[in-house]
Amino acid sequence: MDMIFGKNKKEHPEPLRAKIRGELPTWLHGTLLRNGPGMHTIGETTYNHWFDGLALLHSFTIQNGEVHYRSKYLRSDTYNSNIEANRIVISEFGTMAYPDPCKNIFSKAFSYLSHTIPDFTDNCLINIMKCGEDFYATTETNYIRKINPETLDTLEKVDYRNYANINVATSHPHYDAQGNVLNLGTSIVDKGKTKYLVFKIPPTIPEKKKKKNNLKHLEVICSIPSRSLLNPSYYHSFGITENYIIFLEQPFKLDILKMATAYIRGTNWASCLTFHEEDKTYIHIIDRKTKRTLQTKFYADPMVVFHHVNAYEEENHIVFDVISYKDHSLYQLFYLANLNQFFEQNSKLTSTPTLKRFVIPLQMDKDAEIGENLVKLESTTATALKEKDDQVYCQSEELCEGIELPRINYAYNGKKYRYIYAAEVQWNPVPTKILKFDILTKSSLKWAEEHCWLAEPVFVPAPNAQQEDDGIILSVVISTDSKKSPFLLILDAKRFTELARASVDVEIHLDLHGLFIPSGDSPEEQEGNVLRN
Ligand SMILES: CC1=C(/C=C/C(C)=C/C=C/C(C)=C/C=O)C(C)(C)CCC1
Ligand SMILES: [Fe+2]
Repeated sequence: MDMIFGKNKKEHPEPLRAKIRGELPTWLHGTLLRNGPGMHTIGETTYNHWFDGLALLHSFTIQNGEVHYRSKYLRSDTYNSNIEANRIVISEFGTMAYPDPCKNIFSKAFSYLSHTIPDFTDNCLINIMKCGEDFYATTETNYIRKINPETLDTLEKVDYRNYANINVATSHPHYDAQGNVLNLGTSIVDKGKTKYLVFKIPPTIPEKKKKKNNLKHLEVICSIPSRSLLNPSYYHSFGITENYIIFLEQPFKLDILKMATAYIRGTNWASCLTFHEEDKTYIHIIDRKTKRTLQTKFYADPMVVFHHVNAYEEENHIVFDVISYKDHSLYQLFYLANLNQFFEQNSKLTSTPTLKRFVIPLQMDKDAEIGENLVKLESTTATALKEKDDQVYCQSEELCEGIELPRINYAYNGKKYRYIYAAEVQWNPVPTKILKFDILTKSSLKWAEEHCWLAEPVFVPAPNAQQEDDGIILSVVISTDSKKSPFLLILDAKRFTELARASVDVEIHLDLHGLFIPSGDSPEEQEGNVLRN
């Protein structure tokens, strides 16, 4: 177990040809590009948390019936400084790092002071973002790193703060039909205010030739004041429909005072996140046309959500699905000290991930009585109860339990949809199965194999797809049996059965998120190629 999570992985920057078993779909051309932590020990020092690991990019390129694998560490400033010092010198989510211990008392004091407003890490280990023609490795700080999606080389370091006052941002952006990136960030105590900013980055820019990046044209489309100046919500993703953006201001919060003093107190950033179980979850609905939040104050019980699955509009309601927890034990669980051979016994989640559907009524009857359920959709048991002072209390419908790392056919993002592809996890985050969940019938199809751990399943639509599940699923599979090689698994998305696997004889790390970059041979195919996120 500790071998899978904590062991340093070698990079394989030169393409390695994979051994194929089965039949690859003839139309499948492109690159599955993914990101995740690959190195947890530098010299004599080891990170505390799995999310701290140095970003290791990897890809499977499928072209002309062949599959090639490669991997490369992101040469972030963090990576370079750590390798040069041969120890951890930059703080991460679960590990606070200190400067050269030999330095004198004055430089130590100076370092403490300069950490009051910390410069966060650029170890972008969580996801990949497509921005026009460019690709970025992302994390949740103010930094993103441009990468070459083919060679996996590291390019410019981009600081969101040069374009808007954004101190933290999600690594789960959305993309609209025009290819704009939509994302959400927090501006912390800027001119006496803390606010959440929804921003947009266009796919094309006029001065492309001048080597400017698209972020120069970043536009803040909405600003939502935080309920608390020093305790803004932590969030990992958000939802969009055709006309609205859904943001959950959840009672899992960043404590800014704790953050400002964390370095001097010798604690990590993770300990500055607190779950306020007595608080509510506020549901902000932003109208994408007016760029304003709806007046009605929608709220729900306290919960912790990392992943939004999808959202859509139906008969004057917004339906949104999230994977929700009763507490934040998920982040607690990924401390490497817990991820050892006693993992199954000693690291149980105190709440299981639950797929919940919330429904927001958009048109409210003015004469509705206090206590009336404003949800008029037949298809759900989710409710929204009218309360006094323009408040509406939303209660969810539980769709299923025990799933994480959800993906959908992205062509259905923001639209009514039926299928979710995800990893099955119950009381601990060991992804030994992936599944296809049918929301309509509440049934699921599963894929598993002995000794196998499966990464987040990515859906790739077939050309001229008619139905939502016309396509394939890609998942990187690693094995707990050292005699068995890791492989790229290709499933038929409809039946959830194996079409092919492409094995490589090298160690592969357990990753987090990524995307598929389609590449057509002919210009006609190119034209039809949109992002499959
Ligand atoms: C460094 C750093 C952060 C990093 C958070 C990370 C790295 C979160 C990773 C989450 C994952 C991988 C979730 C999976 O579901 C914060 C808290 C945003 C702010 C303070 C500095
Ligand atoms: Fe995530």
